[in-house]
Amino acid sequence: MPLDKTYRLVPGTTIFDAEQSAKGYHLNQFCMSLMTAENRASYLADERAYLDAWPLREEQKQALLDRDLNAAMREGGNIYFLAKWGATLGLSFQQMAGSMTGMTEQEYRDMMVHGGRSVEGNRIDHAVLEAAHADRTPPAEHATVTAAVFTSHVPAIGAAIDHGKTEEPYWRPVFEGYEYAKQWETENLPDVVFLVYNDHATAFDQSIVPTFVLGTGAAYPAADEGYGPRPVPGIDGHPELAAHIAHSLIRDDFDLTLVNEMSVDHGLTVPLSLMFGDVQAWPCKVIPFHVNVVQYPVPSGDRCFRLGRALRRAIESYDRPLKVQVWGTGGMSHQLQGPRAGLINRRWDNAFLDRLIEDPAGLAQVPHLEYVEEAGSEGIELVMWLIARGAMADIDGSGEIEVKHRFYHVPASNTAVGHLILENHPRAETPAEKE
Ligand SMILES: O=C(O)c1ccc(O)c(O)c1
Repeated sequence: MPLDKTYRLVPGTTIFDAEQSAKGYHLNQFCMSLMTAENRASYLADERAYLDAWPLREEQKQALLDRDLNAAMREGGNIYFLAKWGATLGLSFQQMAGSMTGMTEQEYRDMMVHGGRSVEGNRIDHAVLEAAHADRTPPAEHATVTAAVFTSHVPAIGAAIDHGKTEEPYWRPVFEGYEYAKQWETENLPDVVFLVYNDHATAFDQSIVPTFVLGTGAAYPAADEGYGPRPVPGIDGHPELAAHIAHSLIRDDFDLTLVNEMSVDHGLTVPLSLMFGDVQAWPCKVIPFHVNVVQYPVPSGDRCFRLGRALRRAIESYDRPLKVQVWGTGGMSHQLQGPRAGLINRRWDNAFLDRLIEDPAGLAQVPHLEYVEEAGSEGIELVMWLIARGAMADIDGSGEIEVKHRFYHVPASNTAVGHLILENHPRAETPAEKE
């Protein structure tokens, strides 16, 4: 058992973590469907038929048909979701909780009236806990961060690809800057890309404004941003690695929003097209990571940089030999609004690239105001590049980086295009250490 999941040793208790959540996703979503009177009526009219319309495992369906909440919890159900199902059957929380204890309803009620279950005799077996603490052997194999890729994600670039304009004089110099990248990717194909981007009022509108969103789902369709969805392949996620990263980052005090279902906009699909070209299927899995840079306050460069460091530890503690690239996208200088629209600052952008390579910790101290003043209101997207940079081996001293490619061009639509590939060359085969 991983040391940081010792909560599994608490007897008679199922902790609902990202792993359980993935296991019980459809079961819990089925429960949510019972929040309308109409659906409750059709469930009660024919439970089996209603359950069969959901992509549930047979064990999950049987648990509900047997009214066996312990089995439903083992199958990934969570009590607050299952309570919607219980309410549909007319059960109270007390009846539901009692049904899991092996007691009759009356016995359970009497126990509660007499002060509830005692913690005595219901604690962790401390010999087992100590054995878990003593066993600190690092995993025999682990995932590695092989490289960081940085690129703008201008939607007009996607439109130029989709409408066959890449050879036009306006676009040719932009796409030439990515020829190296496509070749490099064929030679250095990762298993997973952890893709840092910002959603542009697509999956997240003003009803919810999360700062950091980690995609823990299995698949993400390309969004319709008003011009129809881009004709690109669907994106496959990596739920297991994403769940591990969620666990590690939240334990490192980065409060993430976990999203299992969302569409992804140009912020994510344009970098994929630039790096992999016009393909029938993306050649690897993608874990989307959205950063709010639309509504202030947005996270600081320093917070992003520290998140990148924590991300590296998270990836390198995953016990499968996966090659993972971390991509930072958005930028470079651009302003899409107001009388200052069209602002481009070549000097500042190139100094940003220099410092990103040579002095990322110093660059992380640059305040928001400087991004907005020097790189335009949408230039703030560049804070996201610091997440990818923070995940590199030179930051924690475990290795070195190599600049494989650097490119800068003005303009693509309203934007300065920047692109950088940094390879990771760790010194040892051991995972990145916890600080
Ligand atoms: O330059 C542009 O047209 C443009 C539009 C939308 C974006 O999100 C962006 O980064 C650039």
